[in-house]
Amino acid sequence: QKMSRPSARLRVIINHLDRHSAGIVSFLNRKASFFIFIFQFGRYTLDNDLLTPEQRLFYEENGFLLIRNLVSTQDIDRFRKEFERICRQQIKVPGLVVMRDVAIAKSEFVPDQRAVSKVQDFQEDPELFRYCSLPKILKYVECFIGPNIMAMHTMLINKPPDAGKKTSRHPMHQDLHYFPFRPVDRIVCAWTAMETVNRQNGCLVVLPGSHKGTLQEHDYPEWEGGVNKMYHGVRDYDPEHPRVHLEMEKGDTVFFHPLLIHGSGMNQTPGFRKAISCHYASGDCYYIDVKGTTQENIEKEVKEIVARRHGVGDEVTFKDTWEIRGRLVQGERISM
Ligand SMILES: CCCC(=O)SCCNC(=O)CCNC(=O)[C@H](O)C(C)(C)COP(=O)(O)OP(=O)(O)OC[C@H]1O[C@@H](n2cnc3c(N)ncnc32)[C@H](O)[C@@H]1OP(=O)(O)O
Ligand SMILES: Nc1ncnc2c1ncn2[C@@H]1O[C@H](COP(=O)(O)OP(=O)(O)OP(=O)(O)O)[C@@H](O)[C@H]1O
Ligand SMILES: O=C(O)CCC(=O)C(=O)O
Ligand SMILES: [Fe+2]
Ligand SMILES: [Mg+2]
Repeated sequence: QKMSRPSARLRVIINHLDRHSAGIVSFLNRKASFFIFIFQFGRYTLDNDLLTPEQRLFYEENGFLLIRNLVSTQDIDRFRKEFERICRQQIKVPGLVVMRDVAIAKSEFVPDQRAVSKVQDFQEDPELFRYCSLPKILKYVECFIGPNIMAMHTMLINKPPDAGKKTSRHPMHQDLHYFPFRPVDRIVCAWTAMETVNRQNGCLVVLPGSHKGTLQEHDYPEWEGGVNKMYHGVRDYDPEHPRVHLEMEKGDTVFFHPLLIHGSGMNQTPGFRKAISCHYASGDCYYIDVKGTTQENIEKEVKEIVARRHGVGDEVTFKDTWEIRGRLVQGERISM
């Protein structure tokens, strides 16, 4: 996979040194040696004119970058209206997966309640899919994965008020677990808060720097109150690892690496906590066979759901499910 050559990287660093010497000096003074700095610069980010050296270094070191106030209130209000039309079944979107919280889906007492905890795969809804093509978002995405951009996975998450069993939590996980494509550093998620998200309503929680590790084994957490379908978690992550709660305001957007360990807490408020997200991959990524890897368990579950929903058998592969959903949003679709 193309990465900037050391000489090119060095040139950029020198340019940046000229332009931003104050910032560079301040973080050089902090701790990292200059050589470590040069070595790591450019593994997770690409040369670009948008990110400041500080922002690049932050992503390199932490595996995420939070950009405040990126998506406009007008856009978010439109996404919200479209989501409500979907909930009210005023429109039907081909391929859309509508998910209810397990506490509601499995309850005998409220069979009629249709509270939607998430819609997934909205690539055929032009209004929601506008999110994935917003130039403001793509400009940042390009810094991480380059100019050929595929929108691979789309979600609008409507974390419900917890029904009392803590099922509104999302266990700590790495998104790469779900993806049979590589290379890992040419995948990035954009996640935008559609309203204030904080610890009360279940903001994202991340383990900074965990993107430098490898893909961990994932499975269902052993939670008494139950766990949502496909919400696998990392089996044992270091409980001593620092955790950061990403409290965000409407329109704030976090970009994060697919190996970053993250999750979200219980929603202890009466409101539905909304966020919209898209996972992007470079158009020159390639598919892998997950047979014999830790991803075999999710492949099996995905194939079972596809089989039940579409009445097909083994002829539809894990790769097919991604190839069908992926949409080019910029540049060229080369090998995806
Ligand atoms: C980077 C990516 C990270 C991630 O994507 S993490 C999360 C991944 N999650 C997903 O992909 C969402 C998957 N969900 C779905 O596909 C659907 O919601 C799901 C679970 C198949 C249910 O959809 P439908 O078939 O339309 O629903 P249904 O009411 O007919 O129920 C069928 C059976 O499923 C059960 N169910 C529904 N929602 C559930 C939930 N949230 N958790 C656990 N089980 C659930 C439901 O009880 C029913 O089971 P049974 O057949 O009665 O035993
Ligand atoms: N079927 C549904 N499942 C899940 N959430 C839904 C559904 N229909 C609407 N919502 C969302 O649930 C929340 C409460 O719905 P309600 O109809 O009370 O909206 P509202 O009162 O107009 O909005 P707000 O709660 O922001 O004042 C809203 O955030 C709405 O987007
Ligand atoms: O919005 C959230 O709670 C996090 C969702 C998430 O990480 C995911 O679906 O992969
Ligand atoms: Fe995730
Ligand atoms: Mg209301």
